[in-house]
Amino acid sequence: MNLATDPKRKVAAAEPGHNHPRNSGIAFNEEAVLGPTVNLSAVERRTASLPARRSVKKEYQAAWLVKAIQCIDLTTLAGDDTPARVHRLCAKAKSPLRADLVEALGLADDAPKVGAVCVYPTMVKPAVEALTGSGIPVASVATGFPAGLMPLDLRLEEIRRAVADGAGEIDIVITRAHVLGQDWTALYDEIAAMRAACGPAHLKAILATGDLKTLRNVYRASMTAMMAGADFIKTSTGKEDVNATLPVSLVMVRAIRDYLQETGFKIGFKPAGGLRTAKDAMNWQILMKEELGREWLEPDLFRIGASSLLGDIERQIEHFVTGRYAALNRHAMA
Ligand SMILES: O=C[C@H](O)COP(=O)(O)O
Repeated sequence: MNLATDPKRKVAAAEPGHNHPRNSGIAFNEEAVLGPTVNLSAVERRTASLPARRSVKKEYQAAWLVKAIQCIDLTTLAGDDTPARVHRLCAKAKSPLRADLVEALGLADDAPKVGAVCVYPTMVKPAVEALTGSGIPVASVATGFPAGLMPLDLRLEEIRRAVADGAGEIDIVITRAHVLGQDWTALYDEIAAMRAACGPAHLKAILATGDLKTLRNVYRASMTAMMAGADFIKTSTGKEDVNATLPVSLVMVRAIRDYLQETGFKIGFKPAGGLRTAKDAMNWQILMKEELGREWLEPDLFRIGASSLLGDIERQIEHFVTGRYAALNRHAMA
């Protein structure tokens, strides 16, 4: 089987800001979805070896952490979100590191900013307002986030509204029932319709892996989402009982590797939910580098969805610069 020869596949040129052509999707291919098996103990062994085997030290660590900041989708997805909160978050997105730390790292001419700001659809407009001119895209969750249990026409309309309001990226949720019922063509059709509704906005497919029961389902859902045209696959909404884990992430990045090998398309990966420490960020960066290579350390192919990771990264960078940790009351709460 070679999906690269699929007659329905259309090859596009790279978009501005991206080094690779956008995934156009391919026709549903059952063999590629159902074929591979996943060996749980091999997955667990591989992921257990990742954090222990590599330790990135000192100036390299600071460089990796700056890179992690550039890949954060700085997120607020709470019932009490307000435009004022979103404006504050956007200010942090534009200047995620304190000016003295930026200066000390020698980055004043090219200060880091985050990968995107991720919000609910009604918060897209305030986010777009606050980020105008910054080059930081607004990502909107949509399609009845987090459960996705709304009629499809309303979910598609929600995407179109968020894009019309200025969202450059749409984080969709899938219908978990399609996965649990092994209805892969229904899942493919749903995501393909969502991709069409996104138009130029990039689609990130949240698989909600904590709901999918098995790693085999995670692989199958990943492959189906990519075939349907997802630009990114993302682990979790942050609202499941279990969110991003390294084993689930390994299965998803192996699916990305398989899809690349068969089609030539590079798909991004976004772990999200429960990532709070600099060490978490680096564990996922090591996973990306070892499994997919350096290109997957850049924000066009890697994002970390997090509402409260930045504080610890800033703290570790401050430790690198000053040799000590600041008191917790000196740190921002986001
Ligand atoms: O997509 C991002 C997640 O909702 C963030 O989850 P978190 O609040 O656990 O960091």
